[in-house]
Amino acid sequence: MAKERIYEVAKELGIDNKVVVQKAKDLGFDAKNHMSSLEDSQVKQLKGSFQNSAPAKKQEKSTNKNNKIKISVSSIRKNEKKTENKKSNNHHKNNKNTRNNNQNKRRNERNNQNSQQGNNQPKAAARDLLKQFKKKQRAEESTLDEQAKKTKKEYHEQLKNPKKDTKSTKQNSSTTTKEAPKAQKTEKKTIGPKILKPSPARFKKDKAENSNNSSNTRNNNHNHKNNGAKRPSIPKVELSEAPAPKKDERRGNGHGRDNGKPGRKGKNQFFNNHSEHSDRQERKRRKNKKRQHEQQPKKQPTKRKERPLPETLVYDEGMNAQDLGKLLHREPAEIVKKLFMLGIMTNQNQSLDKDTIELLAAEYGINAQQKVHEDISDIDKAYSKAMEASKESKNQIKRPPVVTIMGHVDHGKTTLLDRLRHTHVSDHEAGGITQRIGAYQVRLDDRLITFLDTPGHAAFSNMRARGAEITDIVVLVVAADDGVMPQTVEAIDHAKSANVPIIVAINKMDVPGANPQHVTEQLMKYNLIPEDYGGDTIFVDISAKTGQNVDDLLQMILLQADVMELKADPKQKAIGTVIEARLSRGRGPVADILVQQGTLHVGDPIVVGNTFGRIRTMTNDRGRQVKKVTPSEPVEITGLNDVPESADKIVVFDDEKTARSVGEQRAQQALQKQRENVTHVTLDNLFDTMKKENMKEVDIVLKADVQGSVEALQQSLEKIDVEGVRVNIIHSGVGAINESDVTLAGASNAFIIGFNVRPTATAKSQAESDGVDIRLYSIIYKAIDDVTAAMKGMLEPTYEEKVTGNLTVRETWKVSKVGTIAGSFVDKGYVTNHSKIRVIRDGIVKYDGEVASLKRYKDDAKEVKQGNDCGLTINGYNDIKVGDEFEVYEMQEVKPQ
Ligand SMILES: Nc1nc2c(ncn2[C@@H]2O[C@H](COP(=O)(O)OP(=O)(O)OP(=O)(O)O)[C@@H](O)[C@H]2O)c(=O)[nH]1
Repeated sequence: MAKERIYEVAKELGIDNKVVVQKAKDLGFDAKNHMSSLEDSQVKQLKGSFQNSAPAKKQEKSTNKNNKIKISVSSIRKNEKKTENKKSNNHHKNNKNTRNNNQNKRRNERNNQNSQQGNNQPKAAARDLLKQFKKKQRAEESTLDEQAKKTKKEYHEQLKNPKKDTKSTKQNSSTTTKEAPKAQKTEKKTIGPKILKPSPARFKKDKAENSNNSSNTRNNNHNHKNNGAKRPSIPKVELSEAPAPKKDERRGNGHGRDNGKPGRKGKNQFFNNHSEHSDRQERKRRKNKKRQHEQQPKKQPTKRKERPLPETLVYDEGMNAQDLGKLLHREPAEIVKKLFMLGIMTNQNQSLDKDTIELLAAEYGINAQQKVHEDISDIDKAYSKAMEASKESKNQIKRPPVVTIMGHVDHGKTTLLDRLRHTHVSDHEAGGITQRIGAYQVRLDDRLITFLDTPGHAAFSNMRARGAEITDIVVLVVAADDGVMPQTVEAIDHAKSANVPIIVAINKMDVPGANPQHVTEQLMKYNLIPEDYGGDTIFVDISAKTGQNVDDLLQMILLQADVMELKADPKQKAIGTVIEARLSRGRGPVADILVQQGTLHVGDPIVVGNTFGRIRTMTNDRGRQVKKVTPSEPVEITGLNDVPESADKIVVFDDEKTARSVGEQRAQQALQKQRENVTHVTLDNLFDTMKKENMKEVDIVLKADVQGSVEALQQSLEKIDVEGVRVNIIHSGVGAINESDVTLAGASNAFIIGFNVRPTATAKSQAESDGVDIRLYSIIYKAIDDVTAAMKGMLEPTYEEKVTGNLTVRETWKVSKVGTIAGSFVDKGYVTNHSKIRVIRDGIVKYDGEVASLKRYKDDAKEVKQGNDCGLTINGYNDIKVGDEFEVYEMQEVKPQ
């Protein structure tokens, strides 16, 4: 027997599945849902039951259907219904408000009930009525489909081209206006999704409205079950929403589904008649577009205005990609990427070494330069920097020349200086007291010349040796009656090596027998050629005693200064050099200085060598207190914390605090250096020390177990005489070597000999830190031999072999260019990368050499300890076999006992 399913029956009758299912249930059939199958007889019975009530059902179905599509296509339907069917007046009313709709539904239900009751109507009439309904319904549906397609198309177009869409919407709306003038009103009202926020007021209102309709709504349509506060806008969302502007679509955000966004529900309702495929495509396209849209503004802020690369990358070693990114005006990620491309794996925070940074700079095509960190305590650097800066300065003015007088002994240097001081200083400065401050200035025709008051090349060269090149011109004094002498030649050499021009003053012209011609000829041998002979050396014949031509000499000095264009910038911070320094009773440390650049003021915070201070007083060569000192001017200053050394540099700082910290730092450094330079005498360096320091005695502190041993040793040691150098026992005693012995030995540059005694723990550590040598003996003659040998420079250090580890070869690899790598296991002790090693095979030593390389896994290792594997190679030996044993040893120096 053929069976028919309920949905087929429903389809045949054109009635909703649910109604048919319900009817089947009412008729007592086993119908669970629309898929339930019915027997032929049941089908007939069911159809029969519907045929009687068909018109009513049709009406009901129609109403239902209208209700269903009302949400999305109501506006189109309005027009349709108006022109086609008077019945649709009910629907039209339905569309006006939900209440009317519900009233209609109720009415339809009543009709339905009535029609069900009126089963006695003729079947033919019912069939006619049914056909009529179907026809109308089809017509209605096709119109609706067309409208729906059209609207969907518009909507799609709008999505593709929102701008055009607005126009087309306008056009469409105008078309629609023509077709349905009333619909325009509705459209105007509902353009765009009407987002009704679930405000408390609206919530109340909706709730009130819904409470009125709730009972009917619940009965009529399950889809409206949730029509409450949350979905207030659903009845208002009409077909015209579909082409709503995209902007409003996005605004849905969160509430969208409920508030008019043409989201899932609206779309499903609207696109019910379209293929799922097109729906999916549509959704995908919209999603993509949305994503694109979202991505666009995000990209913008990440776009960085590319700034040009610097010409030179001035870097610090240890900078990371972030730091370099800032310097290069590039993203750190880009730096990391670039380095990655260069084969360097790093992250943004990892410190990079010099090579990597320079490689990166090269990759960017720019130069790299490591930043030079200025050591504020390096005043020599500050001094030379200031000196260089003055050369570039526009404030440069002429400065007096600084002159040193040199010459052989008794040729009249001091006499000349004295004459100048008295004739050209005191005479001009009435009442002025000439005082020795290491230098003084003389005046000639209102021009000043600074003379350094320490004549002779020794002082000149000592200053030079300490980096002080303050002399501009050397005046070489040669006695006309004596000629060129050894120290004259030395002076010439010193001046020439310093590249300082020489003016020759042939002195003692007043002495009968003076022969300046002879002197000139002698000097010409040393390349000092006077202008008369085609040279450029200035020669002046003077008499320091009588003052003859002394002014001429000064004139020549000024002329030479003019040629040299000696200039200085008095406006910069002052720098200078100490000429002499001393500790004055009552005034503290005093320094005679020469200002070389800038202007020095009273109160200036200064650092002088390893001392510091604030200038308290300044006294010039005439004994006058001055407030400021200009270039080439010598002055005596007070206010320093300590006595500086001659040739120390003077640098002015911005504040006293900095000056103090720099000065203290420098003093500390100097002390440290001094300590480092102190090398205590030991047996090992005894011979060298004796030679270097020209030692006449070797100082020893002697400690022994008993007095007898002390005396015996002392006598034996004191008898040692090596080339006139003798042993001097500065202290001897019985007992352990203690701290006092070490301190004494340290202070006296002595070493300690212990006979049958040991140093205490503290004495031992003190000796190690102070560098005091302790030698321990148990045989008297051994001690005597060692001291003698050391004094003769023959003491050989003794070494002893010490096995540090044993290894077994477990595997070998032959690698070209490297040789045989022995994969070994450290059985005992340890092996280092510089150990001596013996290859032992079957108890026979096969090779004795050194470890060439040591690795632990892939990394180089300095040491591998017992219980670990390692890989090693042996210098010059590759015949290593599995099972070989390695004996690793070191040669350790053994001190004589
Ligand atoms: N007749 C004469 N004697 C001079 C002249 N200059 C210096 N003397 C004398 O020469 C001697 C030495 O003079 P100093 O000025 O001490 O010579 P110096 O080069 O300074 O000697 P040292 O300081 O030892 O290097 C003194 O007795 C001076 O009086 C001069 O021009 N004429």
